[in-house]
Amino acid sequence: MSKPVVAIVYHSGYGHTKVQAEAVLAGIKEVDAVEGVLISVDEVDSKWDVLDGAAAIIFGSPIYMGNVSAGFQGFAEKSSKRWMSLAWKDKLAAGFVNSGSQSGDKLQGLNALITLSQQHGMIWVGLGLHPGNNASTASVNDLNRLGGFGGAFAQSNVDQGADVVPPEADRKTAAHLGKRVAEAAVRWTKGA
Ligand SMILES: Cc1cc2nc3c(=O)[nH]c(=O)nc-3n(C[C@H](O)[C@H](O)[C@H](O)COP(=O)(O)O)c2cc1C
Repeated sequence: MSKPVVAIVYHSGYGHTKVQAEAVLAGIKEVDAVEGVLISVDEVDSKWDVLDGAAAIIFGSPIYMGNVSAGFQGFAEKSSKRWMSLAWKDKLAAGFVNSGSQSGDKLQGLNALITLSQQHGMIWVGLGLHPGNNASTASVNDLNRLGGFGGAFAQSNVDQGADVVPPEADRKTAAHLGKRVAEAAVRWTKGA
């Protein structure tokens, strides 16, 4: 029997969210019982069958003008064909966003991802971590340093390339989300 697929669909204009997506994939790959697949929105037209067959889909976008990017939203609109027949109903879903500012209105973008999943009738999996970096003894190197609950947050300084940012703490937070969704997918598909 083939392994359940955990797919990531992401947009990245300048590579930073791609790095975050790759970190999510690394977390998925820690779970042998699933197969992780990374899909850029730029190639999604040849990958709908992968998404249709996936047990879980993790959505990822940079924050552009306080919301998901047009590139991501283009994918979301194309997915309306799946919405017509509720083809993704009861798949697991999760999400991650990346912005230049510490806040950058990331939650607005994450809420767009959550709403997309709920329009499709999917089951949202949050981050499942306490916030880091919120006490005098805490550090910017903490896991979940940006304190997200609904998904994985990352922040990439706007004057640095994707080889440097988002920083390690955010990559580890992204990997945590990938692993969590992969483990949930194993439980969710047991006996299915
Ligand atoms: C058109 C545009 C709009 C942006 N709007 C925001 C914003 O509203 N908030 C923010 O914090 N960063 C904003 N940024 C910065 C990006 O979120 C940041 O550079 C991010 O790392 C880009 O990810 P990418 O390289 O995957 O495209 C914006 C960048 C662009 C190009």
